[in-house]
This record gives sequence, C-alpha cells and structure tokens, in this order.
Amino acid sequence: MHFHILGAGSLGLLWAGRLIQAGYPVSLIMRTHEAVEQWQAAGSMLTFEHQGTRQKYLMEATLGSHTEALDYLVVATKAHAVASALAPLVSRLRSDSAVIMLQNGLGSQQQARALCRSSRVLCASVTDGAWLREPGHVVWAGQGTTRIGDEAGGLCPPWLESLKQTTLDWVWEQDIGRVLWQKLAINCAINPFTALYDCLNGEIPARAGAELDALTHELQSLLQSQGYAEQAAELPDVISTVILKTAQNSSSMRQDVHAGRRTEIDYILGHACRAAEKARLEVPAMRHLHARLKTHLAMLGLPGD
Ligand SMILES: NC(=O)C1=CN([C@@H]2O[C@H](COP(=O)(O)OP(=O)(O)OC[C@H]3O[C@@H](n4cnc5c(N)ncnc54)[C@H](OP(=O)(O)O)[C@@H]3O)[C@@H](O)[C@H]2O)C=CC1
Ligand SMILES: CC(C)(CO)C(=O)C(=O)O
Repeated sequence: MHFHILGAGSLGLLWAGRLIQAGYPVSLIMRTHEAVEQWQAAGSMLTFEHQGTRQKYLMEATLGSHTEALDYLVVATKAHAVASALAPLVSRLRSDSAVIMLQNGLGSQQQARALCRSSRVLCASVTDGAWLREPGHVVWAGQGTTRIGDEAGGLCPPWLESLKQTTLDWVWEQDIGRVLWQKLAINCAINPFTALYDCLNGEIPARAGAELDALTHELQSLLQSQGYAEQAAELPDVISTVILKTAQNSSSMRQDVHAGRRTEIDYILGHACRAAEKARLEVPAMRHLHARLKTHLAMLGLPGD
C-alpha cells in the first residue's frame, strides 16, 4: 500500500511518520517546486519527534503534476486549501483509489467528494496534536484517536482493516457525519472565542460567559436540525469537558492568528451559520460572533473566509 500525503504540514508529516514507521511506502506531495527543492536540499528527511526522542526517515517529495496513479491519498492541507490542492490530482485517482480527508470543520470534505466522484472519499476526525518545530520536523505532542468513516455510507474497507492500531489509533465510524458535526459544534464554541479574546481554551467561560451559553444553546438547535438529537442534548457537558481537558491549549484558530495564517473560520463558524440559515434557524449569537470575528481578523489583515 503506497500512501501519498498531500500537504507536508503538521498533521501530514505526523501521518507520514506513523505510516513509514509501520513499513508502508510514503511520498509527500508539495505545493511548489521550491518546496520540493528545499526538501531535497535538506536530505529528503523527515524528523519525527515524540516524547523527547527523534527519529529520521527518508521520504520522497513530489509535485502534484506527476502522473503516477494515487492508490491511497491522504489530504492534509487546511480546509480552505483542499479544493485547489486536490483538483490537479483528480486525474491520477482510480475507481479503487481511496481519499482520506483529515480536515477540521465541515465543507472541505464535501468539496472533495464533488471533485473525486469516481473514488471513495473517507473523512477522519483526529484528536492527535502535532506541530512543526521547523519545516520537515514534526512533533507529535498529543496522542489521540482517529475516527474514520464514509459520509456516503458503506463498510470499513479491507485496506483500513489491515492498518494496525499501533500505526494509527483508528476507529471505524458507521455514522461519521455525527462525529464531524459534534466536533464542528465543539470547535464553534471554543476556537472563535480564543481568537477573539486571545485566550487559552480554559479561559473561555470567564471571558465569554453568557455569550458561550447563548451560542451553545443555538448549536444544540443546529445539531438537532441535522438529526443529531443525542449529540445536541449532551453538547453543554461535552463543551465543558473539552474546555477543562484542553484548558492549557491554545486553539488551532488562535495559533493561526498568532502566526498570521489564514484561519479555518469559514469551515467552522461560517459553515454553521450557513447550515442554520438553510434550516431556517434563528441564531443571533452565532451570527454576531461570526461578524465580530471577521472584523477582528480583518483588523489583523487576515481573511474572514
Ligand atoms: N495539527 C494538528 O494537530 C491537527 C490538525 N487538524 C486539521 O488538519 C488539517 C491540517 O492541519 P495542519 O497540518 O495543522 O496544517 P499545516 O498548515 O501545518 O499544514 C498544511 C500543509 O498543506 C500544505 N498545502 C497547502 N496547499 C497545498 C497544495 N496545493 N499542495 C500541497 N500542499 C499544500 C501547506 O503548505 P504551504 O505551507 O506551502 O502552504 C502546509 O504544509 C487542518 O484542517 C487542521 O484543522 C486536525 C487535528 C489535529
Ligand atoms: C478541541 C480543540 C478546541 C482543542 O484546542 C481543537 O480542536 C482546536 O484547537 O482546533
């Protein structure tokens, strides 16, 4: 099984390292010729750091314009880069190719399905934490679980069954939509406040107070409108637990803002607002937060989508 990883960022290199450790051939697909040249100039080596130990793995980096068929394509770009990164690769996919989406939020997975009509597109919800110490050097900071499923339904594919839990701590989800929507609701309740108030996850209840309660209530209605009544009922507890467990975390959105990078707001809060409109739900707290965050990002010179 040859895996191609699209996007040599934190999560892409984490998957690359874990798969190569398990003995699978892995190639990276990079965005620019310069990025490939830099990778090669640095010896084509991935540095994989975990609990203070560092290992090095040789790995080839290529451009999307290659013609080799893609059997297992792991899409590890940010949500907003998915469509443009994936489009040039569609002709390299076969009917038995698998595309595995790792993005937070919702919307990019559906874009991928629209693009890759002839291949199976699986979606993953990942709770591992990874960051880059420098290009090509990934730190696996938090061990988590990867819940994988197919929004179009169907059984777990045999190739995934054959992937040992020591390679990736994966679980097959018959209803991955439920998982992705619950994660979306959690990210809606946490990430925007951390970016707006420039605070750690644990500081949200004190900083956002009643705003958090109002938003949670609207997110419950939204989950209900999508058919996820159980997830709606447990949402307030789930949000409190995640805030508590990740109290010292700087959310991914806050990290993006600090690094001057485009955030995934449109695939988190933006998607939630659009889904609420489609379901004809009144969500004033959500809309107000979305508008405030967009203004805040604009003031920092960052896009609001
Ligand atoms: N990091 C983590 O711990 C976790 C991340 N996630 C999710 O995973 C996704 C990826 O996140 P993360 O790895 O942190 O993001 P990064 O920004 O670290 O990595 C994204 C990578 O994609 C590359 N890329 C962008 N466009 C293209 C393209 N057209 N062709 C090839 N490569 C491209 C970027 O390259 P360039 O820099 O050149 O633009 C970058 O190397 C996000 O949706 C995130 O929310 C989910 C759970 C945990
Ligand atoms: C769960 C949470 C909020 C942890 O920080 C996260 O997924 C993120 O930061 O994107």
